[in-house]
Amino acid sequence: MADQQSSESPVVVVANRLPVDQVVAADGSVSWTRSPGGLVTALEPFVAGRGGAWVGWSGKAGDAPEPFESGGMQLVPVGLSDDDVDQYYEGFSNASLWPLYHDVVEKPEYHRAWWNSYVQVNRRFAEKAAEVAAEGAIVWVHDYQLQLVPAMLRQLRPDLTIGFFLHIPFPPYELFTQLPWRNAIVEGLLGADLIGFQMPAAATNFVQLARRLHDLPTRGSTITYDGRTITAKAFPISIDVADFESLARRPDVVERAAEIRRELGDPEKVVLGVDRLDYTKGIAVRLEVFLELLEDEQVEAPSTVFVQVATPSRERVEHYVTMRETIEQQVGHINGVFGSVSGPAVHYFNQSMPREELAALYRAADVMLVTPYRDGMNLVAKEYVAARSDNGGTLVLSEFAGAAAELKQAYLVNPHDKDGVKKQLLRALRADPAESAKAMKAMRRYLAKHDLEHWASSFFAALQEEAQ
Ligand SMILES: O=P(O)(O)OC[C@H]1O[C@H](O[C@H]2O[C@H](CO)[C@@H](O)[C@H](O)[C@H]2O)[C@H](O)[C@@H](O)[C@@H]1O
Ligand SMILES: O=c1ccn([C@@H]2O[C@H](COP(=O)(O)OP(=O)(O)O)[C@@H](O)[C@H]2O)c(=O)[nH]1
Repeated sequence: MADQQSSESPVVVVANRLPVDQVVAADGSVSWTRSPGGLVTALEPFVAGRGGAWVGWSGKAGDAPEPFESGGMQLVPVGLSDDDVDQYYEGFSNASLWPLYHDVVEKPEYHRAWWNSYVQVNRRFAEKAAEVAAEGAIVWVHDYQLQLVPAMLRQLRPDLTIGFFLHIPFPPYELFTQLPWRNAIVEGLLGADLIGFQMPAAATNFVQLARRLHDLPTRGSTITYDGRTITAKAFPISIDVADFESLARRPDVVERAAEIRRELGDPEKVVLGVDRLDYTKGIAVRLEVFLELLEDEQVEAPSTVFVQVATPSRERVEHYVTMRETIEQQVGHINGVFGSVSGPAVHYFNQSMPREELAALYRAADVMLVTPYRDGMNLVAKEYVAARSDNGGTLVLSEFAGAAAELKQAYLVNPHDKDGVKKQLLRALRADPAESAKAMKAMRRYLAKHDLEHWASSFFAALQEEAQ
């Protein structure tokens, strides 16, 4: 990764995180590793190769390192102090907005100091973006951490075309209006020319909010504000389907999938979950359901095993700490009762896995369990489908994940209804292979046409239209 002076970029992505994380070794040397999470997976191919810049945080508290070049992109770090990490990232972004926007699955906390930090940090991001954007550039701002950036950036650089995409759900009026700073957030977003959401219902929620809260004129998906017309529309995000499929077809990955099954003790059925360790993902529900099925003797261990990858995430936020304890207790209990010397019933990994290993796990799994209470999209569900070029495997998917609107042949579940999840999991485990191959084929056909390129280019085309 070569150091590079900031230069003016025609396309600028602004996101909380850079596509790489800074790692500082004991001897003080600095290196960078690819960040986990759906946003990075989704955007990196879009910016690379277009002479684009990516403004974001390095993932470590401290001063911002100098901009540098990596993978065809100019990476422009924004520094966050320990206090910023505490108040802007862990506080307002992940303990106020995250639970509020995810159906208040956990109770959001509202603190004025967190809000003040959110405003300051958003301003810092807006200033950095204003510095690196070329005259008339397109700037694409991402996600709930940066909702004030569009208006701040417009004030600094009225020549820019500004798009905003929200990767998480957008709540209805009745929930959103809890937020003490609701007006400022709406005004921040209205600085954009185009506001993208994962689902049409989220776009509708936003348009209604602009009308009811701010008394703005709206028509269909457009809002008139400050002499401009702003469009709010759905652009469901996807993955690089061809790339993920070819990874999962690689002989070493296919061999690794077979090896995983051997290492699991050659079970008849492998059930898999892959998530950030987040309370929105419904990991505890899966474990409860699996336990009940073992207790009812409807499944047996170790002929059926459950593998759960739970990647560490936001580890200092209180709700995440307590949730991890609960889940680890559940795993311990299930394995204590139903494990044997030949192996546990639940294989639990609190670690981040490389893409190759995930692809092999997807190919090794008979049933993929994706049960969030609420999720913007859920790229894991799409990766599972992309990985199954053998048309094998079945997908159990929460109806509250954005992906459910697209992967219609999945076994859809309401994660609040444990009996319903049990029933669907059993159906998936006992599915007729010809029927599940038919469902998998249909989902794969859909996904082939609705990939990452489709998402990025349709957002980009709509944004360019706004610019004219
Ligand atoms: O950056 P972190 O705090 O470690 O969190 C990781 C990312 O999580 C969220 O992902 C969302 O975006 C995905 C892609 O659009 C979507 O599939 C998923 O449903 C969302 O939850 C978050 O929105 C990102 O900003 C974080 O970087
Ligand atoms: O150990 C892990 C777990 C997950 N992921 C990736 O993280 C992304 C998770 O995206 P998703 O939309 O499912 O959820 P998010 O974490 O963004 O809420 C997917 O691309 C996964 O392949 C990963 O690289 N390693």
